[in-house]
Amino acid sequence: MGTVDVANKDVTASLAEKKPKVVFVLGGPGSGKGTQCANIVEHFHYTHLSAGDLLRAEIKSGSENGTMIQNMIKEGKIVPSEVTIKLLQKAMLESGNDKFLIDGFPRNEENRAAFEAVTKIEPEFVLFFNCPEEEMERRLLSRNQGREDDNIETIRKRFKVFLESSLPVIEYYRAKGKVQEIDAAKPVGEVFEAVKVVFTPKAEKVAA
Ligand SMILES: Nc1ncnc2c1ncn2[C@@H]1O[C@H](COP(=O)(O)OP(=O)(O)OP(=O)(O)O)[C@@H](O)[C@H]1O
Ligand SMILES: Nc1ccn([C@@H]2O[C@H](COP(=O)(O)O)[C@@H](O)[C@H]2O)c(=O)n1
Ligand SMILES: [Mg+2]
Repeated sequence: MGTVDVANKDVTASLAEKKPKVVFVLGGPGSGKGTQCANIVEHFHYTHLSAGDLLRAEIKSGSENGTMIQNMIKEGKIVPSEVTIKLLQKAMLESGNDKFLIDGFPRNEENRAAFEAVTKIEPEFVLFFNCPEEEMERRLLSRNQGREDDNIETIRKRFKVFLESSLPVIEYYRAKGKVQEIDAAKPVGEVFEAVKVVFTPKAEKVAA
């Protein structure tokens, strides 16, 4: 639709003016992305945008895309980039901040290329929470947040999508020297100690 496109051009232009600083937060399902993002927000004043949370909110809002998104999430599939990028752009503009943790995005090559083409934003770096599948499975099965995709059948599909579609994106950024990898199998506090090192400015590390 013409009006939607015009509106989105405005959003894209307004966002480009802000020159936002973006960190992509990636890792398998249940690796602890959301948990650690909450800690980073508290200590380093970023705004946390979880692509999955934005998609779940879109379902709840009764949007025309709601049923499609719900079906994709139930199957552990990746929603078309156009939908997710519009939600991310809107949330970034509305936040008033200029520093963002984008959690669970880009999830595949289509997400990555479309975000770059539409927003022209290159991430500062990619925070990759590396965790063995057995540990992620244990965490997801005891998360108890009522998520429709936290059942063993969907979890297995999500792991497959992570291996086949999301890991190549991490490797893409690794080849560009942009990946900060964290051992996410450790307890929450220990993982955050490693995360803090990544976010602490170099000058402060020398002084400490
Ligand atoms: N280091 C950890 N050790 C043990 N449990 C953890 C750890 N980090 C997170 N958890 C727990 O594991 C579950 C999944 O964590 P979280 O929601 O942060 O993962 P996620 O990567 O955002 O997952 P998803 O991709 O499904 O959104 C939560 O119940 C959380 O409390
Ligand atoms: N870029 C994305 C991110 C997520 N999804 C869908 O949402 C599901 C849940 O995501 P979480 O990050 O909260 O685990 C995910 O399995 C996808 O179905 C997406 O399509 N695109
Ligand atoms: Mg999450």
